[in-house]
Amino acid sequence: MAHNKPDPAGLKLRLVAAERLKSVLAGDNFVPLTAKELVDGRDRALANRLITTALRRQGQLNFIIHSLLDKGMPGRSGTFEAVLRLSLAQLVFLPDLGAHSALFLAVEAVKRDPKARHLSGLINAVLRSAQANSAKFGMLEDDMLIPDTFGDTWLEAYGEEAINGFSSALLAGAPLDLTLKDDDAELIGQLGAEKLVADTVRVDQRDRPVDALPGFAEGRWWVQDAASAIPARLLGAKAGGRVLDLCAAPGGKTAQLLKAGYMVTALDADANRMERLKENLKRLDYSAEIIVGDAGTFAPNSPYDGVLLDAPCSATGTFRRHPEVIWHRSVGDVAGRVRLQKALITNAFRCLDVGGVLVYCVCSLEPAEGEEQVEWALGTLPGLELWPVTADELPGLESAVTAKGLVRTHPGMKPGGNEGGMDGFFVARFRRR
Ligand SMILES: C[S@@+](CC[C@H](N)C(=O)[O-])C[C@H]1O[C@@H](n2cnc3c(N)ncnc32)[C@H](O)[C@@H]1O
Repeated sequence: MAHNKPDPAGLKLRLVAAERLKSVLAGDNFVPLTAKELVDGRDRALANRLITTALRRQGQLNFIIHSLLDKGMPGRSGTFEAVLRLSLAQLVFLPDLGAHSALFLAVEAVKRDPKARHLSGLINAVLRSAQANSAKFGMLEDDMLIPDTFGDTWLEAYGEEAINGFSSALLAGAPLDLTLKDDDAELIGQLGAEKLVADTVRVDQRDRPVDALPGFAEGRWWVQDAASAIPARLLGAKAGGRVLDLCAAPGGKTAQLLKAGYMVTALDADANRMERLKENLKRLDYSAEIIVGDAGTFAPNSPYDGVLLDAPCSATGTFRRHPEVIWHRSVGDVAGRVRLQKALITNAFRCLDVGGVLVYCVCSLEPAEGEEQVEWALGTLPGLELWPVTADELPGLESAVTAKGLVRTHPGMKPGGNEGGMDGFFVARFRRR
């Protein structure tokens, strides 16, 4: 029967949020809802808050769902699971939003989905039970936030204090970091930003679209996490030399290399991402040689003075912005990336001139993709030697430089003393003898 009553307030944003969360649970990357998907800015902010809370709290929500759904998650039930997770996130972890709307709108949302309609009684019962237990559920341990797949390796690699910082960073999410084309105090003021380290500034705004911020259209900065900006700064190749940026798209590091004055060849296998790189460089008024190709087989006519390899990886270091990665990735995924990285390091080395500099980096927290790759490369590629990074090269990030001269950042670290954290990154610098 068609119903002609207007939708209750707050329903539409929950329907849109449920569809987005459903796609992320099915394996997509989380991308915040935009104005195209939800025009009203307040609805959009609320929908994104519900989705990110459900994703960040996934470990605790898994436990809650397990304890409330005796028979497990019903199969083939449309948006049921997504609506349930969003509503539990609201009930237990966002008490300021009130419990009534969580219950009422969850039932309404499920009724609108032909595949989930028959479960409206179940969702009502489960959420009432969650409401009765919300104080208890609200006090679940934070160590549930990190899946076992990674928890043990990280504990061994970084220690307990750092891991506690990971949980806090996961819950807090990421501020917006920008790399400035020129140091301009007026622009920094207009952005409401603060200087963080080197040419990175931090803007503590999350809901305004990036392209609406001052200086975007004029190409005066690009978005780049403080950790992601480290590798290109360390290249130290011959001034004005030829540099190959392998796995370059969407071009954050390419832009840094161009800012530093190198002649850059940017290569990436993904043509669509390379279109984004081209748009980004155009906006910034930079130019580079652009190649769509495979970094594992690319053979240049003449070797380069510097190669930056930002290799594809598990991306576990980006969990503040992509909380889903730590739930999507398996140990097998990490092993697959490790194999690919070895092939790419080998070819990166082949593209390098004698005396040239190779910087290898990944946005991963897995030692297998970082520290262990260095051991492997030094033992496998004759003529490759480590060029250790020293703490004075990274003011404000000294604690990221290890005793061996490698760079390891993680989300519990405070760049320039800032509490907002940073992505997990690994960087190693080599030279070809
Ligand atoms: C971490 S992202 C690069 C980010 C980029 N360096 C930046 O700073 O904006 C990794 C990139 O590796 C690319 N990629 C994956 N496998 C590749 C391959 N075999 N050859 C070239 N690029 C590859 C992906 O398309 C992706 O753009």
